[in-house]
Amino acid sequence: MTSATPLFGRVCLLGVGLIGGSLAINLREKSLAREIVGVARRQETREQIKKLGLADTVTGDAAEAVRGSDLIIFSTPVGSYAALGEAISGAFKKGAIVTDVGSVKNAVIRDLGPFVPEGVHFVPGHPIAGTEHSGPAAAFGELFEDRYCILTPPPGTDDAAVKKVQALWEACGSTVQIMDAAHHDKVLGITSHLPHLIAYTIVATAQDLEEATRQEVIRYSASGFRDFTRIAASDPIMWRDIFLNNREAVLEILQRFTEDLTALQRAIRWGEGDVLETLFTRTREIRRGVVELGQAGTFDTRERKTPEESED
Ligand SMILES: NC(=O)c1ccc[n+]([C@@H]2O[C@H](COP(=O)([O-])OP(=O)(O)OC[C@H]3O[C@@H](n4cnc5c(N)ncnc54)[C@H](O)[C@@H]3O)[C@@H](O)[C@H]2O)c1
Ligand SMILES: O=C(O)C(=O)C[C@]1(C(=O)O)C=C[C@@H](O)C=C1
Repeated sequence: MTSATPLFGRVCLLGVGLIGGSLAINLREKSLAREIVGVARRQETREQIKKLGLADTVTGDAAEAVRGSDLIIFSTPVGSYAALGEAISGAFKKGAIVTDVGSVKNAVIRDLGPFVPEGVHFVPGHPIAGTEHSGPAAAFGELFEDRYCILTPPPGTDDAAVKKVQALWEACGSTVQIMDAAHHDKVLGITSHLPHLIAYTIVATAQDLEEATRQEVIRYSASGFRDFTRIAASDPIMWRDIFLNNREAVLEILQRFTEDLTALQRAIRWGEGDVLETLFTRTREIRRGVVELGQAGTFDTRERKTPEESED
């Protein structure tokens, strides 16, 4: 989308890593913002953001960046939202829109909602797109293309504000779905959070094996294990915060998963091949559904140069 009048005036990105940086590229390339101001705590990251051209100005002072901004996007790990929200609560411009990209939604509304004053619109969001890389150098413009983005506006949120945030994601190439925050957390608990927990566990279990075996695990890494290592390389702080902030949904789904795993264990022990075959046939259908929906494509991270990971 290119237009004479950008969708937003000044946009403030709190955190300019994989997601914030990829949004910045879209804001710039599609002329969606008049001005982009980025926030990072470390001088080294601020310089990197400037060098990559991800913002017009970069500062370490979040309140200063928020002052005068029309759209404020939280794109830091969700565990940092409450402290950041408190630090900027007095700086919002009347009529501004606050949104985010966090992977959990109930806790975001709980932590950030109290700091959003009357007359400022709060539209929480979550792009279902990502990679295992993090930091400004990991950002790329196509990240959100043909992906879903879920918005979870609390009841009573200004409709015009929701539509503006929706227009932003649509301009990035995403399909927007509006959903209740609790429902979002349950769905993502199974589709994203549990798979990450399983990947972290499998890779850690392999690492705990004897040194000689471990070398074999890495050397003969079959594609199944290799895919898990990619997921298990995801940012530790981001994922710590996701599990701590989607506790109930993750524990509930983990309980179900554990029961199902025990049933499979039993089928293997008692040689119940029909049980295994029936289950594997059913899951193959799920994969077909994902492919048909156009959601199977992963960015081939082997083709992408591993960016230098950085802290802010
Ligand atoms: N990585 C993914 O696959 C993915 C996908 C969808 C949503 N998300 C969500 O997006 C958010 C950002 O994830 P990301 O992958 O872009 O992470 P990232 O690590 O690439 O970027 C986050 C940036 O915020 C900085 N930061 C952390 N705390 C800060 C603070 N208090 N003040 C200022 N900056 C701070 C970090 O140093 C980093 O530069 C998270 O909430 C995550 O749950 C991630
Ligand atoms: O593709 C990946 O590497 C991801 O893990 C992306 C992924 C996911 O699909 O689980 C991770 C976290 C999000 O909040 C959204 C997307």
